[in-house]
Amino acid sequence: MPGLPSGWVEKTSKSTGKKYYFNTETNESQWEKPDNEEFQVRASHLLVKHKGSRRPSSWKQNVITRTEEEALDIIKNYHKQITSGKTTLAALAQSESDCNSGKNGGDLGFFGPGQMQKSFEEAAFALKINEMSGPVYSDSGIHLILRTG
Ligand SMILES: O=C(N[C@H](Cc1nc2ccccc2[nH]1)C(=O)O)c1cc2ccccc2s1
Repeated sequence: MPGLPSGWVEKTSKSTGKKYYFNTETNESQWEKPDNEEFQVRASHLLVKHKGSRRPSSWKQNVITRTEEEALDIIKNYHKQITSGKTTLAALAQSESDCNSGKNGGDLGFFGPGQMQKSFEEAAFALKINEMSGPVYSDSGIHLILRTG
């Protein structure tokens, strides 16, 4: 079963017709899909929102009015500052990210498929550990993503 840890299978309850999960090795069963560490990544990100963002507001700016082009120019500048070694994604996220995760250096913790917006998830899962993405677009704005785990 894609995305299920080994030993787990998906079943349908005869009485309720609901899906549940059964571990053929331990005989345990549970309603929620078992988390699959190997299908999880840990990442930090730096977000620059723009006026078309899903929530064009952040701790930094009550109403975000920059255009998407302006946001891309800003993100490209941050990318250069990080790849040149002048600063780190964590440091820039702390002072510049339009996401509250910036307070924590942009760390989002571990996440698996289906937890983040699709474009963000696909970009994060395509990265090697310690690799940083280029500009990634989501409904929230434009991100730089650093995979950390
Ligand atoms: O969705 C969030 N914040 C949104 C911006 C945003 N949109 C995202 C889309 C994908 C990944 C992270 C993202 N952060 C907002 O403030 O409008 C999150 C904030 C935090 C804070 C701590 C840990 C996780 C998260 S996820």
